[in-house]
Amino acid sequence: MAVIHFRNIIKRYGKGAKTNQVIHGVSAEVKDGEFVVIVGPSGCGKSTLLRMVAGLEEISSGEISIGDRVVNNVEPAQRDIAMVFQNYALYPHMSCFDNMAYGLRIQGVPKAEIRTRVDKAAKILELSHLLERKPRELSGGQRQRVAMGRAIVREPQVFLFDEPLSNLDAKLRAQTRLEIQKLHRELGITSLFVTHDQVEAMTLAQRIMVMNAGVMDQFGTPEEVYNTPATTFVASFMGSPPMNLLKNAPGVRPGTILGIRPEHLNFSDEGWLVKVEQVEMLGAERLVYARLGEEQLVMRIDESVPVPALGASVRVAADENRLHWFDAGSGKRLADA
Ligand SMILES: Nc1ncnc2c1ncn2[C@@H]1O[C@H](COP(=O)(O)OP(=O)(O)OP(=O)(O)O)[C@@H](O)[C@H]1O
Repeated sequence: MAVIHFRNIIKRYGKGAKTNQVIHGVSAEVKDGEFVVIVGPSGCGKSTLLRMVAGLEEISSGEISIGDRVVNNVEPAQRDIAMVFQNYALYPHMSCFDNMAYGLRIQGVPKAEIRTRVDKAAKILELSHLLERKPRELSGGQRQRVAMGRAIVREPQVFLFDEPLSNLDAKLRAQTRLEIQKLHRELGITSLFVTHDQVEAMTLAQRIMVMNAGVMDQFGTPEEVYNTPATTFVASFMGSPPMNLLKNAPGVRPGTILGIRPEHLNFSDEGWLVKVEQVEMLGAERLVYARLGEEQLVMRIDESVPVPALGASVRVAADENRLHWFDAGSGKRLADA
């Protein structure tokens, strides 16, 4: 296990006039044994950040350390990390056992110890009955578990996960998410997990690093990121449907943006007069889309609350304790009153 330290990390791709800076000075400390999810939209630099920890990408400036060792110039194989990829990267002609054992054989680990370590990992991942099968004889979820098994047997200081669930269907994704959580509880190995899926980030992370165009907008617990987003970007990226961000609503001063989560708006005798434009059924709740002048509001309404007819004019009010204020220019959160 180990602390991972990012010190003012900058990454540029290309040379001379074609230089493209994609990471703009990220500093953060991942605690020993912590599970951190790096999240953000496509192209924000999250894989680049992970690949720099792995040693698969050079660091243009700044320092990354794992434990008490700066690893900028350490070969990937010497970094004591194990990485799990989106596409599993299993050897098709080898059994699951051999896939998991391969790295240990190369390291010259004695045969009996390989057996013990693979059996232990297979037990944790519920793969014991599948060890003699080839990858093609397994489901996607099972293949991903073998890929995780291969990482576990190496007993690394750090696990790196690069979108490992994105090839799985929704049900398997949810199940594998639970397995990864269990794995982390049992092994307690410092983990960095990259995803573009905010639900995955919220459910898996002890802390979430939200990346926005190469900048770390926020690094906090799921509760902090959801309840006190540091920027309008975090506010709209985390949560589905996203937070309402209003510039042109009564009570919003010029130069500021008012953020309200859909679940913090309710029908009320007082409040803004809006026109109901659309209603979406989600089972236990409904999403109501309503027009407020130039703005559209989305509300998340419990199924027990009667929903007005389409086109109806109704009044809605926000929970006053759950308002978020941002600077319209920088997008940054204004000090909470
Ligand atoms: N080898 C490369 N050469 C040049 N530019 C690159 C290279 N790899 C990535 N980039 C650029 O760096 C930026 C960040 O890419 P990165 O893959 O880290 O993003 P990401 O957030 O992981 O996105 P995705 O979810 O799509 O993988 C992108 O603009 C990308 O085009």
